[in-house]
Amino acid sequence: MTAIRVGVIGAAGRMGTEVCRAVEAADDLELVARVDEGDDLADLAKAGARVAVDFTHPGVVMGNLEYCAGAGIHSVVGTSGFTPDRLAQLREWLAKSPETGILIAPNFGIGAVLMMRFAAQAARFYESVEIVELHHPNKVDAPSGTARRTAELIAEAREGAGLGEMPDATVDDPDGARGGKVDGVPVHAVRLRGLVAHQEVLLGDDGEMLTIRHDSFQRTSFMPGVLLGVRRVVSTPGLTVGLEHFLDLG
Ligand SMILES: NC(=O)C1=CN([C@@H]2O[C@H](COP(=O)(O)OP(=O)(O)OC[C@H]3O[C@@H](n4cnc5c(N)ncnc54)[C@H](OP(=O)(O)O)[C@@H]3O)[C@@H](O)[C@H]2O)C=CC1
Ligand SMILES: O=C(O)C1=N[C@H](C(=O)O)C[C@H](O)C1
Repeated sequence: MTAIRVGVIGAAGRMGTEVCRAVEAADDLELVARVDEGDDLADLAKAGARVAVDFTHPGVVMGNLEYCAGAGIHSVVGTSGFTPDRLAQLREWLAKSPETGILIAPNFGIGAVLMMRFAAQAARFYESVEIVELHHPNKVDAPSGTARRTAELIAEAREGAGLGEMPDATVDDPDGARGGKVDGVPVHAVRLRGLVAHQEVLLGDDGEMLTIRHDSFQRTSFMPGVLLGVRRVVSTPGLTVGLEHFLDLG
């Protein structure tokens, strides 16, 4: 068996450090490059990387992916900040490199993927739904990519079920206490020392509430998903959005 040669972009970061450790511990993978800010992306090709794993920053990830797609290096991406326009741009780059694959995963935690799936399943049965995402205080963006994706899925499910706007009699909210709205779904972002990555989806209707909650207490929780992505992206050309496409969820 030939090991898959992997380069990590953002290797010195919180996630990058953990990914390097996980790749080094896997018998079927070989860590061949660590790329950090100021390094040359061409180091990836020089090292013969077949897959690049990106955990950097929304402001730099597109440049990294343009390079990788152009060099025929598959990418596994955890970095947040992917809008529909950005996804369209990736499809354009991949059209010129049709054998290359990119996986964009808003969350690599298997439990988080299930939480999103369960929230979408439940959404059509409830009049009201709100998302509370809770993260460490060094997180650069809000709301989280996971919360955005969850809100999108919930909005799709509500539309499919013919549900309209949620009831909310608030007319006076000068401090934004009702949170932000993503696709019509209220999202509340908490940043707190001691937290890693957590999310609750609250679904309410007459006389009842369903709470769906996921907690990543350690970044190791993302590693099985990242390694699965690396193993699968090499045989999945084109753009894949969401780790669920590489999981058999039944
Ligand atoms: N999908 C998922 O499951 C998860 C996604 N994330 C996402 O991953 C991203 C990174 O998170 P996290 O690891 O906590 O952040 P960190 O800030 O700890 O890590 C980012 C790293 O990228 C480096 N970096 C910045 N610019 C470049 C560049 N141009 N080339 C190479 N490296 C660069 C930073 O260096 P420097 O500090 O010197 O700027 C830093 O070391 C975020 O978008 C976060 O939301 C996080 C956890 C799970
Ligand atoms: O920055 C983080 O930490 C995380 N970012 C991702 C997101 O924005 O959803 C995934 C997870 O929540 C951890």
